[in-house]
Amino acid sequence: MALIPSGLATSGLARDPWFLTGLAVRGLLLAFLAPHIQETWFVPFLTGAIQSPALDPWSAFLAAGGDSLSFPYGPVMMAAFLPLVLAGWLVGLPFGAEVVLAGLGLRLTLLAFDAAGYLVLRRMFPERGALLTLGYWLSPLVLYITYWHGQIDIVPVVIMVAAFMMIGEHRFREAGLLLALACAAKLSMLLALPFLGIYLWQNKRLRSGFVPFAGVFAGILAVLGLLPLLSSGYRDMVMETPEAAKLYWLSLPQTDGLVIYLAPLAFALMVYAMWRLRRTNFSLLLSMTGVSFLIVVLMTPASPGWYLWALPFLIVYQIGADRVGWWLVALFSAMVVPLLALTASGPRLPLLGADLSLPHLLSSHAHSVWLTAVVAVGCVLAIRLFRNGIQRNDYFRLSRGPLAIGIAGDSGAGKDTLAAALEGLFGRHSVQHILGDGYHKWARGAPMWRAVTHLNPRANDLPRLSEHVHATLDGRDAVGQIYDHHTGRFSPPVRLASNDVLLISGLHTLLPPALVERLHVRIFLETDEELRFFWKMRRDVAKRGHDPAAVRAQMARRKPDSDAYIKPQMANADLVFQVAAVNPEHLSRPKGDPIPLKLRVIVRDSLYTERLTKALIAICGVHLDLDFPDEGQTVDMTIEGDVWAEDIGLAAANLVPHLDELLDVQPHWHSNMLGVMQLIVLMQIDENLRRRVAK
Ligand SMILES: Nc1ncnc2c1ncn2[C@@H]1O[C@H](COP(=O)(O)OP(=O)(O)OP(=O)(O)O)[C@@H](O)[C@H]1O
Ligand SMILES: O=C(CO)[C@H](O)[C@H](O)COP(=O)(O)O
Repeated sequence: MALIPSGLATSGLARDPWFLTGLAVRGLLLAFLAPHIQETWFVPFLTGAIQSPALDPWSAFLAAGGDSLSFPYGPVMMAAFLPLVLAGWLVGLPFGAEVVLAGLGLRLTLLAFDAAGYLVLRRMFPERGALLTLGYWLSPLVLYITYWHGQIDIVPVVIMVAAFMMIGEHRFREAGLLLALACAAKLSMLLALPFLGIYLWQNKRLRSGFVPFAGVFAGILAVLGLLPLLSSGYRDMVMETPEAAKLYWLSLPQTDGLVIYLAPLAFALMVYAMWRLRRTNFSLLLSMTGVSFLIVVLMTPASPGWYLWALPFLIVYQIGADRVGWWLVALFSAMVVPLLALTASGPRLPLLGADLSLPHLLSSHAHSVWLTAVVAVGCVLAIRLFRNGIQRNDYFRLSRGPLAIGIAGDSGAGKDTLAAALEGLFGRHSVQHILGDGYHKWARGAPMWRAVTHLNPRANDLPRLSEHVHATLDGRDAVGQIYDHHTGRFSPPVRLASNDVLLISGLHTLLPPALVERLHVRIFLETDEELRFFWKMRRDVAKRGHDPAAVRAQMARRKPDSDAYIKPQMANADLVFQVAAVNPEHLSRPKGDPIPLKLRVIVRDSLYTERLTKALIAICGVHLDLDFPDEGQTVDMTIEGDVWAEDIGLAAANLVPHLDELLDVQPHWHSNMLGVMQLIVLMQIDENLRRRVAK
């Protein structure tokens, strides 16, 4: 069926005993059990629609004396069930077994959606296939609700989960379509909408997906959700059901007969919490949606089907949780089944003519105690889900403030080139780049430049630079200025808005302690002097309009300050990059010819170098020399070779797969040494953030 995602590794399932067990149990249940609610409500409505086809099946059903409680679902639910119910009806007709086989068709549809749900989850978490088989495919709650009690909520729930999968795959239109279909199947799925909307809106890297998602969602729902409202039968059967009123069941009495509805209030607070988190990752989106569904279920006299709404999110938590988390979800499922089974209707066993509905064995007091225990475990789960989501999100410090990366080095060392390459990874929309040149104290030609060079810290307003970095890191805007290298003057004041990633590049970025201590990653470029001279000369003459002799003289004059103020910053760096020409003779090649580069990287006290070197050799095919100058504390690597941008992207996907939440939807990877530098900076970000969180 259409919902089953293509490209799934399903081949192993045919030999998986747990999967086959789950399938066999389902097969037996659906073949031999005929749940009461299906026989009393769903099958009569669907077969009625088959026998007397009408544009408005709800009104037609009521006019024919049907029970208004029969099918409180929208057109998508009908469309989902009709093909197999119709097939069963037609096959059974010659034998007088049309109603029985229509019921079987309904249950086969449930099986198809149930299996699709399992496959969707496997596609979302491919590395957790075995756990999903235990957590989802063998879940007593799924089996009880869908095949014993016979509720059909699995259909909208699976379509909704598929919408989440599409969001995770950045297929925003498809996500909008699926969520609209889920809502048109069962309106309660609308509860997921605010979380998906906020997630897309708050993440700048995904914001471009907001409009396609919302547009398709609104368009499809307008047609499928609003058109049926013209039918009075639909309004009676779907919109004004006693089910919907359950949302308002728990309330706080006020004066004059007014009440405060607690479940909607709690839900609204969850939406607000999601909004306040500023930036969320996919894992947190799933947690927050799951907690919200769970709250609604726990704060209402929920029908059995409602428990399915929260279940996929609980299972997602379960497969990633520790032992306690795993067993808590299992305990919750196991406790809910008897709670529901002792009150809700069950199935008939037509072969033996037996009714398997369980009698009300418990006194209402005992039942209430059991319900309280279920709510207690549910609350613990909601708290754990929330905490777990926040912690995973907080790993990147995404919700607390921007990620700050500082780059220092001499003029022409390649700071802005590296900053631009990093901006290409995170996406322009997520980056604020603060350039140190904007903090020179004087414009070109000012008399003070005869006394000091630009490399002297006193010639730069470093306290102001630090202040601006502090402000933007704390989420406040700053007002700075840009140094125009053509005119030698400063721009009018410009707003430096806080953003998800702050790149600070300049001659003195790693000098002021107040600035250095706020940086998450510190990089120093110690470009080979010959290459730096070559780069600077080429750029200053071609792009900045300087005279070659003046550039040469300026570099010679700055040398003492470079030694005194620039090079010492290396001591504050996590990473030192030293780029050089593979062959210095290439520097005298004709203009424009690419110059093969080699990269020396000095990394201090890092845990990732072994994984990095393996990936660089195996995936990128570089030549690599390693040295450990101080018994392992520092790693000194020299890397040479041609590297494709695609291979850098592949290596990053292997080495820091979870960092993709920090990167642009389509990050721009560079080839050769600039690409290798991008990769190493990402690994350093990963390591430094891990260590900060661990503290
Ligand atoms: N990794 C690299 N690969 C190829 N060319 C580079 C690289 N880094 C820098 N360059 C070249 O060197 C020139 C100077 O680099 P860039 O402007 O980034 O240096 P900078 O350190 O920001 O200099 P300044 O502080 O003077 O502004 C660039 O115009 C570019 O041509
Ligand atoms: O060194 C620099 C870059 O980091 C200075 O910004 C630059 O040299 C400014 O002076 P001028 O425009 O007169 O060359």
